[in-house]
Amino acid sequence: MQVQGVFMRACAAARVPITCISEEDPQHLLRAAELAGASAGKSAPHPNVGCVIAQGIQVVGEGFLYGQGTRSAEIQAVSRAGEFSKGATAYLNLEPEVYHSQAYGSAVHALKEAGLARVVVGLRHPLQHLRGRAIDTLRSSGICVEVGGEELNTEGIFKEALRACQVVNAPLLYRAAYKIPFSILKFAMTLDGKIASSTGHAAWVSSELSRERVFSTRAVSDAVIVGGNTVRRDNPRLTTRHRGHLPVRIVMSRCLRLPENANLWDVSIAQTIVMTQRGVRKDFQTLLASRGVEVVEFDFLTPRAVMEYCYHRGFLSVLWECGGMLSAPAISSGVIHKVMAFVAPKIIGGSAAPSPVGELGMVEMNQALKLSDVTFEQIGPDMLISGYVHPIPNVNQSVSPAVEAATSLLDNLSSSKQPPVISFYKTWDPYGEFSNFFPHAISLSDRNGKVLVWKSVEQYYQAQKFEGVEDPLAEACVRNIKEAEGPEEAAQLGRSLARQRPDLVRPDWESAKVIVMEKALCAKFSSDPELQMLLKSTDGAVLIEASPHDLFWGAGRNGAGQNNLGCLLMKLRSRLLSGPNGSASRSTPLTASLP
Ligand SMILES: NC(=O)C1=CN([C@@H]2O[C@H](COP(=O)(O)OP(=O)(O)OC[C@H]3O[C@@H](n4cnc5c(N)ncnc54)[C@H](OP(=O)(O)O)[C@@H]3O)[C@@H](O)[C@H]2O)C=CC1
Ligand SMILES: Nc1c(N[C@@H]2O[C@H](COP(=O)(O)O)[C@@H](O)[C@H]2O)[nH]c(=O)[nH]c1=O
Repeated sequence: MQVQGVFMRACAAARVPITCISEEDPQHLLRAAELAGASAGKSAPHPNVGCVIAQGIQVVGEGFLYGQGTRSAEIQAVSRAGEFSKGATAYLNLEPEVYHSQAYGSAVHALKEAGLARVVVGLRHPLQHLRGRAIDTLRSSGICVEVGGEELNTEGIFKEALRACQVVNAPLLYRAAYKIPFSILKFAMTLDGKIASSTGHAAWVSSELSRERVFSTRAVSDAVIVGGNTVRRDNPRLTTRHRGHLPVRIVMSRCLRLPENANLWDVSIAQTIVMTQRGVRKDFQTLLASRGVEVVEFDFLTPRAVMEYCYHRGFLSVLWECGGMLSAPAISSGVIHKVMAFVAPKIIGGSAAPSPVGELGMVEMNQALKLSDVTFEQIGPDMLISGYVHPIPNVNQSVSPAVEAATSLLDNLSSSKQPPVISFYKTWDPYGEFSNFFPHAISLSDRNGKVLVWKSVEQYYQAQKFEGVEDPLAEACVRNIKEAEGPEEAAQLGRSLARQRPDLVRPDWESAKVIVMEKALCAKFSSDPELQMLLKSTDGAVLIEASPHDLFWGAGRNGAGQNNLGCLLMKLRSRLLSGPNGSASRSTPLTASLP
């Protein structure tokens, strides 16, 4: 094993391709990408990650990332494989991150300790500060690491598997390259190219099975967009009809002549944002706001302006479910990356019946947009034709200046820190430890003095919304949030329960929430000397939670938010720094002085 390690290191240093490739490699890598797909919609905007551990053809362990801040795919796969990891190969669709989770450990450490002989990586990490770090660490510990586009030839037997690795994280790669979310235009049309009858009736063009597929596509999207006519004509719900992730519903309307009562104004099911022209129908804007619908005004309401806004709000992927009048400017302004066309074997006719794409100004057939990587799939009686309008950016070709530019753009997403400002948001970014989603367990006493362990600050915070309310349902809310798999699920549960059952939220929540957060942060930083050191090392810098949509805890878009999380962390930092000798130790009684 040691000799093998020396040999592998020498090969890696000399960049000598190591001929470990076996016939089953592409199959296992494909499976890792398939597993990663199970993360979609659950971990966003975290990359989707899957891991397979195999001894030859035999799979001995598998895992996928359940949500940001939960046990990594690699740790799950290694623990499932147990002793069978020794001498085995791990297949990863994406290079792991190098950070260490106090609750679960580090993916790279788990891979190193498992006694693996090889690691096959489909895609290098697209974030510049993480790119190559795990690969180098694994190689320097003697493990043979083969990477897509480098040791693994993209045109050979790995072509399909490497493609799958790209596709499963396409939203992240597009977002990086184009600075807008990945957008899919989806429509259902008859064989004669109509999306509705000449009266505008469209329920339904496609079959029930096809519509099921649409629901699951919504469930892995951050937002679904329609235009004003579609709201007026269809009164859509734009939900997933399933449990799980619900996208934000966006309506683009310039005139804002929308119905006073519409399914989309019921925000107890999912959030709705109406995007409109500045100053239009202020009375109607007030009515929407009173129903809990967010209204965002634009100087010029265009598909590109809306996508740039969604980018800054942190969205990774958007599903356009509009008609042809809106899809045409969306396509011509370059914001649509992929098309999903459901074709039903029906003919409706009608020269006035709408078609999926309006005027694009093209006059000759050779001007037509040609889709790439087209796939055809029969769904019930319909045919689903999908293809890309712009090819998926390839971050594996690290030598390409365009790709370097793309990856540094991606880094700028969340790590654009100009000293003395330190921005943090996602757990995998620099200073991600400051995020409430960081998987660091905290211990706090409940009302009866019983010490409870919470998996993260977020889990504790969300549960406190329902704490002390004498109702079995509120108690169940606390329990369910505590038992949630990870911070994302806890946040989703806490927010939706509070929206659906405001009567179960403790009456003093608005005034208590800052104290609750402060208590949780004290518990987090007092229990770990490394976290304390990290916080103290930021002395002199302004800490900002760069959440684009949280105007209370975060800085919001354009820094208009209150940044209360950043403020509490800075307050805690001052207390730590003013401790004995300016260095609070593990025993510093941080919580004792709390209100
Ligand atoms: N089969 C299918 O897949 C689908 C069918 N349909 C059907 O299509 C018909 C509606 O189609 P269509 O009117 O094209 O769709 P949309 O309502 O989806 O889009 C048009 C509307 O978008 C709004 N809009 C905002 N900004 C712009 C902009 N920059 N450029 C253009 N429009 C903008 C306007 O709303 P406002 O007027 O409020 O200002 C405009 O009327 C209905 O009959 C519906 O049933 C719709 C979706 C999918
Ligand atoms: N008519 C039509 C579609 N229309 C789209 O679906 C929306 C309705 O969504 P919901 O209210 O959630 O069922 C509608 O407003 C429009 O955007 N979609 C399809 O897959 N097939 C169809 O035949």
